[in-house]
Amino acid sequence: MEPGKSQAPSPHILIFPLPIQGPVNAMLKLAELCATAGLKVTFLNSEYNHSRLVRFANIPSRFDKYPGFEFRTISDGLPGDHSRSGNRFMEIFEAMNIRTKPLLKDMLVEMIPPVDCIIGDGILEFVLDVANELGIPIINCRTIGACFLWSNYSIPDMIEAGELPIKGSEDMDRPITAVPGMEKFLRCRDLPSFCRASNMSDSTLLRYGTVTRKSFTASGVILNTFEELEGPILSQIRSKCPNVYTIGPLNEHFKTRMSLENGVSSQSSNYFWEVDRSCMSWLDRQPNQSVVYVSFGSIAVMSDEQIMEFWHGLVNSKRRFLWVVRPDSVAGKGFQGEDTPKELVEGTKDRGYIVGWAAQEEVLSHRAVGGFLTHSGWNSTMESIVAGVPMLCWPYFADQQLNSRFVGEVWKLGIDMKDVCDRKVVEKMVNDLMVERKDEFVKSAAAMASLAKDCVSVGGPSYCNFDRLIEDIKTISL
Ligand SMILES: O=c1ccn([C@@H]2O[C@H](COP(=O)(O)OP(=O)(O)O[C@H]3OC[C@@H](O)[C@H](O)[C@H]3O)[C@@H](O)[C@H]2O)c(=O)[nH]1
Repeated sequence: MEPGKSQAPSPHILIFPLPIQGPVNAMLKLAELCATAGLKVTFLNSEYNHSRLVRFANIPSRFDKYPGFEFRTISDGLPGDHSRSGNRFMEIFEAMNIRTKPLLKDMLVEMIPPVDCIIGDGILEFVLDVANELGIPIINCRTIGACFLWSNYSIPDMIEAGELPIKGSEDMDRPITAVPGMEKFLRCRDLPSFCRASNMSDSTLLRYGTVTRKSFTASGVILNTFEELEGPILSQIRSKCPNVYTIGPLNEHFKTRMSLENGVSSQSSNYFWEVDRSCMSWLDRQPNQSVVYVSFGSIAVMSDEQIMEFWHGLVNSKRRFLWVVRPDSVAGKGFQGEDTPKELVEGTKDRGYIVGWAAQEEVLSHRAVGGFLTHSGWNSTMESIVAGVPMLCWPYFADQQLNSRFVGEVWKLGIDMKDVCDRKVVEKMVNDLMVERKDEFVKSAAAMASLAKDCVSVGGPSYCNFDRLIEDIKTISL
């Protein structure tokens, strides 16, 4: 520090994720990394989620060690008893556009000290608008894959090329050629679920297209991915948005920097539900790589029929399984009623373990876990890649249909079981993953896991991109 020159105060950044488990989990890790890099961080939660994080994630006390780190809350515009999951999930966008936007503007105008830079979830268009209206620099963050981001950017091109709309179930295997970089393997059924809309004026479809193109006008875009995984698609994105910071896998990047910072590697667990840790001691009693871990994320809601097909398939596969069934994830009369077929109860007693919520990152890195039956949410996909665990993918909605295609067809890290929910298929594919094709998947998963770890190790591309991000924030905050 030059003598007599005063230390520039730490830039004050506001971080605002889409208020759901996946993005909040990823962007709270990013917030803690920014705090360790000396930035003053304000993390903006929805009132609905903040109360859950206070109950289940030791917030805010876990962040007291960071000078100036504070949590603020804001309404997401939905009533307290709104499920915010399943087919009602999308209602959050309209509610936030109408009610959260003015609240955010008022909050930023009154904030002391003022915010020097916003890191906003790029799917929240109103955050970019408010930042531009107030003249505050903004960097967008997307906690989804580059593949999904680029497919969204290409929606207007697919419509113009007449490749959308999709004309019913017989049209689902038609190739899509209007997404550069995906011509060789993309089919209608692999497109994000909202592309299955029949009319092209569908607001969700058009919004994802326009919002994505607009999000590229921010000072930069932060992505929870890494060059080795999505290099070809990232170069497509960089042709439209030059300043991309790939800093993923965030969960592994977080562990690397925390172990450098504190000498111990730690995980940051930002759960919205109470974690049932009893499954860890159950895992300790299972042979290596013998368990299929089953979880469909924080939003998916399944019908009784779907739950039964998976349950029969898992039990009939004769594999051990650890299954997360979120309290609010079964639409019908619920789970494990007294009329549950005897063979399911017996089969589960012998080889299964069911919990309401698990410490997923710890479960995936447990020696007993040999496969992950997943909905292909991006955070789960990245966490499985880092842990080197092959995946059996059953996408539910949004980006998951595309993520599962990349897992199965491009990265060869597992099997894509989209659009099928049949106990015979579940049984066969679980055994393909865990027995018949185990060696090929374990080999490719191990190779990608080490590339992922290299990317976030000191001097790795994701590690350097994060350092560049911090320097750029310091520069634009001056
Ligand atoms: O039992 C569990 C299950 C899940 N989790 C955590 O919850 C998070 C789930 O995030 P995912 O991205 O996988 O899936 P979600 O469905 O919750 O996310 C949502 O936002 C990100 C998008 O990619 C997903 O498609 C979208 O659905 C993961 O970080 C996972 O580790 C637990 O901690 N415990």
